[in-house]
Amino acid sequence: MRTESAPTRRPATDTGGRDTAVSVRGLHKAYRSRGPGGQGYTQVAAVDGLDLDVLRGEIFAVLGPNGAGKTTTIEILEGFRNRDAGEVSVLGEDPDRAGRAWRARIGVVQQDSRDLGELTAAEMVTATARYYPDPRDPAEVIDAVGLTEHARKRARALSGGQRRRLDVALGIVGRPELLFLDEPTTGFDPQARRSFWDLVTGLRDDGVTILLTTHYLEEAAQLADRVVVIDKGRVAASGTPDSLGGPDARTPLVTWLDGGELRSLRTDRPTEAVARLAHEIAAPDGEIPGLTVSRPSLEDVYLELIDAPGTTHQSTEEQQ
Ligand SMILES: Nc1ncnc2c1ncn2[C@@H]1O[C@H](COP(=O)(O)OP(=O)(O)OP(=O)(O)O)[C@@H](O)[C@H]1O
Repeated sequence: MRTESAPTRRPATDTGGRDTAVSVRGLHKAYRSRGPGGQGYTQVAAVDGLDLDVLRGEIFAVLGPNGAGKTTTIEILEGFRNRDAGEVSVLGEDPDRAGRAWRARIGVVQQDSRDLGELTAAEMVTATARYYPDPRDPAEVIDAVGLTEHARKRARALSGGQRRRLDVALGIVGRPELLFLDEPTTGFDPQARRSFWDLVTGLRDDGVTILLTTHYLEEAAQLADRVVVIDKGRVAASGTPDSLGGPDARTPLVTWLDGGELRSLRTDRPTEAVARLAHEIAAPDGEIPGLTVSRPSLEDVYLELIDAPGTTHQSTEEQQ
């Protein structure tokens, strides 16, 4: 009775003829890793033949378990890390060779906050704005990230979530065409996360292309026009948040207990299924034991796509 959706392995390179902000073909990056028992070194692939395209003006989310290769990929696109092989174009240039003019067109919010020193939040945003040819108004940026109240605090004295907002302010003050957000809302309270989502969709509506990594599947579902799931350095699936995992992945799921055993059924006709169960196995009080009817969320689909949740690669030596 049960219908399963098979994980899809479609390329993340279907642009429908639209302009691309980022194009990646056959990307490879390996790190040196100590061999078994600490003997010698081997190369361990962090990114293992990745293809993807990010369209101009879209929010594109990169999902995947810890160690999947997301940050390595993003840092290669940002020009902060060398690749071993593959073609990469970001705003029409190869990040390995691009210069200052190119860097001024991108905004970066990395996973780790920068060293915040002695400056106040406002001073940091103002100082950063000076590096760009056409920056946004620092006060307006501070306001947009919800830091006005804390603008005169030393950056070091901000809370974790407030520092993350400052990171975002520093990433957008240069008026980037393309904004990289690597796990931007880690440590945000739910209200701050929602106002951050408004900020990001507002940037997209102004024409900014946004490449986002996140472990919050709800964030990807809310924000992203398209998502890619990376697993073990490769694309496991890609598409719009609603289409990820193939046409059957979001089919409603009916679960119930039959003689204490959990049973489930994927069906487009859940009412009919429940009526049949009510007829066949309902208890004397008319209830179907343990009955639930749900539509799989992006998180459910994601967890089915990933071989084993929490999979990590072998630990490796620190390298550039
Ligand atoms: N500088 C480095 N030196 C050596 N190995 C590294 C380095 N950076 C990452 N790795 C390894 O490469 C693999 C991919 O790491 P990466 O940080 O790209 O994953 P990720 O998907 O961003 O993970 P997370 O969700 O935990 O941030 C992991 O096995 C990691 O240990």
